[in-house]
Amino acid sequence: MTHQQKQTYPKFVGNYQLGNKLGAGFSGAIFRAWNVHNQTEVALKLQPIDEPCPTNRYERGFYPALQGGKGMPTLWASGVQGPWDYLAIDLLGRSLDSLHRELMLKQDVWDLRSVCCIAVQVVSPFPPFLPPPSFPTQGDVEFDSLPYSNSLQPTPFSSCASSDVDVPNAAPPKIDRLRFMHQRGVLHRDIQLGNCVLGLESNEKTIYMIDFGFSKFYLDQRTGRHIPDSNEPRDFIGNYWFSSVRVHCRYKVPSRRDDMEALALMLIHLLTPGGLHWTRNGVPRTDEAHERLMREKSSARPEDLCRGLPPVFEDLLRYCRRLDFLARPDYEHWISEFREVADEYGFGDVEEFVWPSPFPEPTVRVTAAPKPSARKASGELKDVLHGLANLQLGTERQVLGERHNLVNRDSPGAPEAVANGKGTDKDAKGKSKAAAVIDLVSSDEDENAHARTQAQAQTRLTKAARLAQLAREMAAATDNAALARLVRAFVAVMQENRSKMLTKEGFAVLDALHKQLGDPSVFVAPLRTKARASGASENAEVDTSGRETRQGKMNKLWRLGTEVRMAASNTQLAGMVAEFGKVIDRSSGRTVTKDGFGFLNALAQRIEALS
Ligand SMILES: Nc1ncnc2c1ncn2[C@@H]1O[C@H](COP(=O)(O)OP(=O)(O)OP(=O)(O)O)[C@@H](O)[C@H]1O
Repeated sequence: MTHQQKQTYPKFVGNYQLGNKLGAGFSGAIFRAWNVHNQTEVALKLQPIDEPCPTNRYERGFYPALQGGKGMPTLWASGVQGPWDYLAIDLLGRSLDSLHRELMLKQDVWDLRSVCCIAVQVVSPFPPFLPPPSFPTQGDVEFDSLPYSNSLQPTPFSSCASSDVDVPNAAPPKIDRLRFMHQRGVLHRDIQLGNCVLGLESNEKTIYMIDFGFSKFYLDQRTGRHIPDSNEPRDFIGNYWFSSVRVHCRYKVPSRRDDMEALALMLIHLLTPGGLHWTRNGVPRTDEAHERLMREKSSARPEDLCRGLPPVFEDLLRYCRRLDFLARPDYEHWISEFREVADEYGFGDVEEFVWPSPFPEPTVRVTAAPKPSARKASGELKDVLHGLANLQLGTERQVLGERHNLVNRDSPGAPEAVANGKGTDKDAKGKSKAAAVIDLVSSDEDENAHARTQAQAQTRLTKAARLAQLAREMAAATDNAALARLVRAFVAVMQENRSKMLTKEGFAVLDALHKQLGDPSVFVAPLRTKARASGASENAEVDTSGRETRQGKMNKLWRLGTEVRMAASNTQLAGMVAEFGKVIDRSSGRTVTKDGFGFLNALAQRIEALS
């Protein structure tokens, strides 16, 4: 905000009487207001006309293109009166930023259901309601109406200069967000928690996008052509936390891929204790601080940012960074990925944003390396951590010949640049870097936050420690009867836990079993590899990113469950364990499903029968 502290705001603007202030932004303030004729409540965005950054004026230009999409606020009136430029838009509820700040007083990350829901709603799953246009497009640009055409929109807004025009709203058809905006030729360019706002009353489960002050038409309004890329450095427009590395740190021209990357970073932020590490020192106040922030942001590797999360987050981030400037993001694919993760974790339908969450417990969190202070953990916790860090899966007959293969995103020694600080976005102070030891607890420097998360870490540790123990016993087993018993114990541990995700400790159990069934005397490559995409072409049931499709996973697990009953030797069973491990590794969420448990139970029976 610039002038607002000095401003005295009017009591009436246009047809509206101003109420309390709802918020203030970069260059304006926003008030609850009532239409004096019909008492309809709106949010009134007010800005002095001489504001050097006249975002209201810019924003007004985008509303006509965005009217009618669910999750897009209706513009009821706009104009200039005296020294004020105003926009009257739908009155909305709390922003995700406000929910985030409140939630962080209680826990260190969001629950996975809510995050999947934000992903699904903000990316937008459904096609818009207007038919596709028949005017020229370039390449794979997709839009469904003239992006700038007011006349095609069922909008209550008429681009009046100074008089209000209030027209009844058309029923919003379907959920629309980024996809909708992009189809209308608009880039948001300022995706952040504060710009995702919940609706009120009957719309309380809908996330709205607000604040189009930084938006831009990326399609030429006359020809429908995509704006050109450029190598000329340009001023950065966006926000420090989530704007894409390309736009923020390399000064590139934003396109659709950058809105998607900002969304990906925002989602990862919600699942990271203390938030993305470059957000922890607050808004940079000096050029030096900004440079440092950019360095941290651009050097952060997706695998480090997403360690411990279902792979869809890392995949989405990588995908956005690989997309061409002109490319249309595959919104549908990512929607289905997030739906699938939600499904695999047992959340069911995530179309509606329910708050408070029906599954409030944090299900997953980024598991960064602990810093020295975090290593002051209680003796017991420390012992377990060290035990796991030094996990020896059979010292004489080493099961994992190349254990560093398993490091990748989960294990010791990987990230050299995980900066750990405290606090959330704007109130953080300290920051330090630490070498990775093992990623089982949050790296939050704040002891209180650590204590808060310890109970949750214990839950995970219980599963991790039990699986690690099983892997050791598996490596030491000397006959099939013992192996069968251990497979059943493995199933029990996995089923007891709410998260059915196969963690690195789970893969260690499979590795040990694979080794024992195959040939206990020779090296067997670990089942879990980082290069999941390498198997992509060998099977039509994996998608373009190398991920098992849901159907593919089901088919393979079902087939394995059938074939395992007919296996004639331990070697054949070893092959099936390897295949099982690969299917799980390549699936979204890496969860063991009902069919997976079916296979494991049948495997235990068969191992026993072959003894
Ligand atoms: N339609 C609305 N209904 C209720 N509150 C709103 C509405 N729009 C905005 N707000 C509140 O006002 C705050 C500022 O709004 P907005 O982001 O649109 O303003 P801005 O001046 O463009 O801000 P910024 O500097 O963040 O870009 C929001 O974070 C939100 O809390």
